[in-house]
Amino acid sequence: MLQLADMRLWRGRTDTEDGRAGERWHQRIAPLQLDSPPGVAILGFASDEGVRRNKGRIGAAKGPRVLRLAMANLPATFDAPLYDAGNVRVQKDDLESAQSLLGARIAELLSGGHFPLVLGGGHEIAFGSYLGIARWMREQHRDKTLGIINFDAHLDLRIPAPKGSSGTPFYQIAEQCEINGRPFNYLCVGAADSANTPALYQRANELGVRVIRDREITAWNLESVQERIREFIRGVDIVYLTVCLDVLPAAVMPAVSAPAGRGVSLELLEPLLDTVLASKKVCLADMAEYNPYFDIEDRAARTAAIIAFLIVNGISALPQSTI
Ligand SMILES: N=CN[C@@H](CCC(=O)O)C(=O)O
Ligand SMILES: [Mn+2]
Ligand SMILES: [Mn+2]
Repeated sequence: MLQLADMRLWRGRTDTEDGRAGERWHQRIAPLQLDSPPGVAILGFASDEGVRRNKGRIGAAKGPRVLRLAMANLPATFDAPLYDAGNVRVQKDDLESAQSLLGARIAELLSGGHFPLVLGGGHEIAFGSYLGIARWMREQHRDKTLGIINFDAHLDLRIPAPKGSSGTPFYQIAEQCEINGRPFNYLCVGAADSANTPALYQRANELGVRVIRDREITAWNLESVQERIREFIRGVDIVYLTVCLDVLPAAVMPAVSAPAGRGVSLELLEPLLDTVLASKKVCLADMAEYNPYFDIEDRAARTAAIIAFLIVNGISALPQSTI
């Protein structure tokens, strides 16, 4: 079901003496209306069902609410309008209907010229995000190709058994690509050998997935990792960016279902995200798996907010010229 934006979540410090340059997100954000001019549209996907089906630790359905609270106090460093588009909520265990509703809502936002920033929920959000992008591309960008960049400790290429979960989204997307005769261009950045079985790596190989492992992402190797990301982006027209927050080390991101023992540090994740955003090809970004039940004094929520800050500044500073 669709839930209207709860604007009470957007509260924080105000520094009126500093004028517009002292404003924060909670002062700029407005509920999205049908005729709102293009801007950044924050949409929540309140879902525990994918993680539950994937035998994980549930609680991510509360993510959209707590992430908004953490983002409210971010400085408003951009001119693009900022909107809250409300939430899509999973009812009972009907994940499939919610994913298809999420897709419909995202297609509407993209058609309205908005940049959707979608907040999970488990990583089953990715299948809904993809459905929306695919619908929008069918309607308006038929001749363009899509590339998916997933920052994640996990490949998320499990086979639905029998239903989709937070561990299956990119396999489900590959199936859709196959059905629709579209290429499946998927780059996973940060995959941990200790968190993915040989079966998953073999599936990645069969599907032509490009993988940059967590161990390859070091300060002295940063430029070469950035070049591999740029090379992937050169081969596609439009990029869907998805950040599974468990790509970060468990020490800074314990608030997920499956924390990463090693992870990719924020210092390295930031320039990699900058590289993706600098392509000007990103049409949508989502953040998955934040689970406030495992947070400590909202620390991980603050880290997630930094990633949202980086994404919104990255896209709103750059015209989406290639789309
Ligand atoms: N979203 C992905 N989740 C991981 C969970 C792994 C785990 O629970 O240990 C996966 O399916 O691989
Ligand atoms: Mn993950
Ligand atoms: Mn994931």
